[in-house]
Amino acid sequence: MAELVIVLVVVAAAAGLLRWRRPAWYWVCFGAAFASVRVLVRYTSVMEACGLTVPPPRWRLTLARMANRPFPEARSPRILCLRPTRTGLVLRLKLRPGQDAFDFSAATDRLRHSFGMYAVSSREVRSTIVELRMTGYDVLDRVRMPAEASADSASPLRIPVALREDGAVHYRDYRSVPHGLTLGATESGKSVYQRTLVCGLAPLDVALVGIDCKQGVELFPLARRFSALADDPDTALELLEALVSHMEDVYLLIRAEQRTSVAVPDAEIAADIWDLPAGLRPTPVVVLVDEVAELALFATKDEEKRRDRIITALVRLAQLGRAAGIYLEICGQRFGSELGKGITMLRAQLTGRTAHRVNDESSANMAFGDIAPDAVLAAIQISPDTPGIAVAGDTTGGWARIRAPHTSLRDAVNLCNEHAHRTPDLPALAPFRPVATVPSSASVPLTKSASATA
Ligand SMILES: Nc1ncnc2c1ncn2[C@@H]1O[C@H](COP(=O)(O)OP(=O)(O)OP(=O)(O)O)[C@@H](O)[C@H]1O
Repeated sequence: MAELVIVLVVVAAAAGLLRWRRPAWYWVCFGAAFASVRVLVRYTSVMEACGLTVPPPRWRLTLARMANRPFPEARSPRILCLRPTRTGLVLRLKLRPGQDAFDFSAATDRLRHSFGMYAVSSREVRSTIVELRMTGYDVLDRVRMPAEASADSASPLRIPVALREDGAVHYRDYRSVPHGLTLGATESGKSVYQRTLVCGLAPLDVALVGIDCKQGVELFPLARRFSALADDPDTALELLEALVSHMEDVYLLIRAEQRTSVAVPDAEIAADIWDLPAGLRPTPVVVLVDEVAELALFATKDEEKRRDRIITALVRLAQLGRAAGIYLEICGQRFGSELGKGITMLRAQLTGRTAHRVNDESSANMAFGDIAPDAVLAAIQISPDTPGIAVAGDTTGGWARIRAPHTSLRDAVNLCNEHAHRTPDLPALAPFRPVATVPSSASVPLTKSASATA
């Protein structure tokens, strides 16, 4: 009854307000307020219906029996906070004795139907506290990143790259997860994801290095923001070896600045580039590799030697690069042992895993088989009609469905051009710095020329 009254009041207010033109944010607030009231009104009955209540304590039952009063009702978890968000609500609950976080993750589907929300997900914040994130609509249908999602100064290499299905922003944080692997079949959205990453990195003080074996079609248009680019395996090998020697120079610098002495407090001993004074700190480098399998395939003996040197350089960068501020972002369709020796060793170093739609279970296993087996199923269930949807694993072994905003190549080119002045000059990589030239026309005619008599 109370719910009906509230609904009538809210609808009447909305009907009155409809006559005035209100900005979009007003209707977002209005929707969130409406959803909050609905959740609060239904809360106790939903918790009871979903089996998320606990019986009252014995002492209350005894008191009721002694006072000959009705027995107290089962108790729901206590609401600690209810926060409306742009996409729905966040409800923080304190568990009652005897409850655990799994009860809530198992009941998310029942909660979603009972509260009339599009999706509900749960996570344990800390012991006894569970957070339910509810979204009112399919946030991955048309991704719009919240305006406040931007790289923050406290964590300079943490960039917002996609939206999670619970409405939260998915960040790529190079300092906590230095190296990442992105897999996906053709047309699954890998390039758009990588482009979004470049757009997030472009305004930061970071050097971008690209290896794009698709003859440079993905990364060369963004060349003005790149400090080094390679578009074939031969150049890629030289570039990777130059990066390895740059890494060794950075280690020498860190070593020279360590000032290890018993008199120096621990905090002043530098162990990586972030411990160095800002004036001395080398620019961090993010290395983006598109279609990594192209670097690992070979047909002749010479190509095999080149392949081994490339994989060795990548493994060295993955093993030692973090402290020298070198981060790898590797993209491909498959990345398993069939690509030859060294690949699984390299994959083990790539902590951040993202899988777009894959064609078979073994491809999904390459991303998640060794860290989150249930994410494998989620990755193979992605529909071909929704390019860009991906499953992202996190450091805790958990995973989430995400989708990057649809960044067009034009938008990415404009953003890279706007931030071209930030492109650092790395002397070790100078020979690979792209020069802006107008490409000569392709030697193979791409269209059949019309005959003179046509
Ligand atoms: N996040 C997204 N939102 C909406 N559409 C997307 C998204 N990501 C990709 N797409 C669409 O899917 C199509 C394929 O995307 P993309 O080129 O990134 O795939 P890919 O995996 O790199 O394919 P390939 O390996 O063949 O290059 C694009 O035309 C794009 O319009």
